[in-house]
Amino acid sequence: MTKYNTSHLLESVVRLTSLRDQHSLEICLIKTLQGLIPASQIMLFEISGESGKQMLRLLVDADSAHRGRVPEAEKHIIPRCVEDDPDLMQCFTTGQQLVSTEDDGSGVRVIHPIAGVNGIAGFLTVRSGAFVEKDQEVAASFLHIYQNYLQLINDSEHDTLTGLLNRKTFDERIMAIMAAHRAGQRRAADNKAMQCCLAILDIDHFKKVNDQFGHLYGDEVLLLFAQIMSRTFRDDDQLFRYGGEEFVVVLKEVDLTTGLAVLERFRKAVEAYHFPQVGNITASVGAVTISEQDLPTTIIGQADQALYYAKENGRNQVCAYERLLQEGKLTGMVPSQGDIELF
Ligand SMILES: Nc1nc2c(ncn2[C@@H]2O[C@H](COP(=O)(O)OP(=O)(O)OP(=O)(O)O)[C@@H](O)[C@H]2O)c(=O)[nH]1
Repeated sequence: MTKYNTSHLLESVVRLTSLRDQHSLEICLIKTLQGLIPASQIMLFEISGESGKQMLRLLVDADSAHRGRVPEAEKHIIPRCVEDDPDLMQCFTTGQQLVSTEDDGSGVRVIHPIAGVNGIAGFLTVRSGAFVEKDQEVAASFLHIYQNYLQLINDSEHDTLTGLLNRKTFDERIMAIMAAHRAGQRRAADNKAMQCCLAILDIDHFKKVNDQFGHLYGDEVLLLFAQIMSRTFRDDDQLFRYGGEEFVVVLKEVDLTTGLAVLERFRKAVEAYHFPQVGNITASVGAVTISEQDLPTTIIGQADQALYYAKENGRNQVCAYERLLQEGKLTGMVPSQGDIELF
């Protein structure tokens, strides 16, 4: 039986909880377990519901020999959806840890369920020569620490009302988004393929909604507005609540023409939506393409100028900074920090 050293266990907890991003946490969890319990293979899966099926995504596979890579020979044994694997399916339905003997008699596979908001959200699977209860208790405990800590990180990154990423996360991520964009542009032969578009989306006359219907209805409008955003934009676009009734979207890999078409589709979706009690509202949008030499403050300043123009010239429209410059409707002067409404 494995002997556990208390200071080693505590060091592992400290290491795990010193990380801030999900993928590093996932890798650290698996590596920690590898160091603590004898296992021939440890895998972490996430479940995503697609086209009515519970699809599986392998987040991390770490068997010490292959340093996190799935060996070619083993790829065929990785199920694509939960129902492909009866044991995973049983664990999914019961929500209980499951131990099964390998078909070839080589050992056991222990499946630990990962609880999410709407049921089982993933699995940790541990393959080893034999079932050792104490080892699996350690695995389950570390899985709980990982889940609790991940929840804390998620809470601190998201806006409580709308569930979108919050302003703090925007400030932290915008530098990384722009650095990744710069690196991508340098790699891409055709720069257009790597263009990104940032837009500020602002509800028109939102103060009137609050004044006329009260803050509770105002809050509901914000929540439903965020849901329209989530439905309209792609999963890998990043959505933020930037301020009170101001939202930001970073559209990945689109040129300005495509970005404007997507934003126009969003504007129309808002215009057509019937908000309970409040009825119809509209939104104005200021957009800009992210170019290599720009600083985050410049990008936000330019999108804000386009938004300001949209507001001043009738609202309920999408305006792009570059187009306004070309048409001579903006001077290209970047407003000082004090002109940008910061939340
Ligand atoms: N209900 C609710 N209201 C908020 C929240 N955050 C900010 N607000 C309100 O949003 C309103 C924003 O008002 P303004 O900045 O004047 O903008 P507006 O009325 O939308 O006018 P335009 O943007 O010019 O079309 C203010 O009344 C804020 O109190 C929130 O979390 N919930």
